[in-house]
Amino acid sequence: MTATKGLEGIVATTSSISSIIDGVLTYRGINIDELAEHATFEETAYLLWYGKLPNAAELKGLMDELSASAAVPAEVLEQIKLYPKGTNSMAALRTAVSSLALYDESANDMSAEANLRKAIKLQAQLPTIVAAFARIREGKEPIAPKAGATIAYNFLYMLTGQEPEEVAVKALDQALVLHADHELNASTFAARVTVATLSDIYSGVTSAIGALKGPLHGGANEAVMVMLDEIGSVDNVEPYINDKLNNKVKIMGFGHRVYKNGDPRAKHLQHMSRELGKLTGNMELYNMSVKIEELVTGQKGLKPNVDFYSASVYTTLKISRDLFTPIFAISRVSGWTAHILEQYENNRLIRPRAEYTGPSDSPFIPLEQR
Ligand SMILES: CC(=O)SCCNC(=O)CCNC(=O)[C@H](O)C(C)(C)COP(=O)(O)OP(=O)(O)OC[C@H]1O[C@@H](n2cnc3c(N)ncnc32)[C@H](O)[C@@H]1OP(=O)(O)O
Ligand SMILES: O=C([O-])CC(=O)C(=O)O
Repeated sequence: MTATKGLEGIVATTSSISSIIDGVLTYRGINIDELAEHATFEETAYLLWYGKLPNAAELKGLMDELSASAAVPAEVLEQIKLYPKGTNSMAALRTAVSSLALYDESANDMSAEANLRKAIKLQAQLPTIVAAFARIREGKEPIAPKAGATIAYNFLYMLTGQEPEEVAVKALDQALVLHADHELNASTFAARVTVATLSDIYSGVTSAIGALKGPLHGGANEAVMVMLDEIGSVDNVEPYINDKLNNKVKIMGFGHRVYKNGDPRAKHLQHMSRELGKLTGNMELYNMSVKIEELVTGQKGLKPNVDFYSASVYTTLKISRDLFTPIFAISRVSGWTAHILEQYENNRLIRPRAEYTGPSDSPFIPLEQR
């Protein structure tokens, strides 16, 4: 038995949800470029769950169900108020999502209908939780979701209590489409491993949030913004990046396990970053990001991934940097739950082997002789 480090290149499951073939990403066979241009996030989530794009009535049905499920139990909001000051936003989300299960009487109902209902409910509730956490930690009351509004609109509205600008809603909606699913990434794999024991959907999503939190995965978008803040201006980019590369420090938002010639989602986020920069009259973050890309791609051949330009996009939308990874989760919960439903449909316990590298024939030494 020989282990493959990081399971690189190992095909661990079949799936009909999203594919990456020759660097092209599709959701249910539809190219991500088409979806990014033409689909809303709600249409995309429908596509992931049901395997086809909704017609107008089906989309309305989903929007209604999302609206009806978006409120979070009062007990969960009360618990968020008790989280220690300075709680990490992804730790808060992980804990709150886990506690949602306590207030859902159907949490352990394993019927396909109940699990689909819970998938939609989780999708509806994650934005409410993230926005509530962001307000509560500033000493403000959470704002209830607006009935009939889209997830992108509602999230921005629940953060500030103000009507969000149309351009901001559109940008966030497109970012949500781009982050919705990505084959067998680490957090989706974590979700599938968890539910393959026939554990419940809340356990699967809680595992996934824990996996997304790390900076080698979803946490990289926040780490990119930390880097941009440290660099501060275009003039500082070159010395900063050269120093990191010379010291073999990874540049966050670059590289990918699967894409070696570039992440097809990055160009959309780069475009958005440029357009938002122009609209707000502040191109500094965009210009810094382009300079970083020139240097990292030039010197290491590494291309930006989905996390790189999302940092400047979200900052231009006035979202604080520690909410970037929770926003990723707000989108990816659609993909996680689609994969969880697919796993339940054709389940087998996921239990690989390990190549043992420890000592052999070790004697047992009694306690008094150690
Ligand atoms: C949504 C997402 O999850 S997208 C990924 C988000 N993560 C990041 O942006 C974090 C930065 N990037 C990385 O750490 C990596 O590129 C990963 C984890 C995404 C994928 O990498 P892996 O396939 O595991 O490659 P691995 O980490 O083994 O790197 C291979 C080589 O490239 C180098 N490398 C990879 N990424 C980077 C980077 N961002 N900056 C500098 N060097 C890098 C490594 O140092 C290593 O060099 P070496 O062979 O000289 O030791
Ligand atoms: O697929 C991966 O390894 C990481 C990624 O880009 C994602 O989850 O969107």
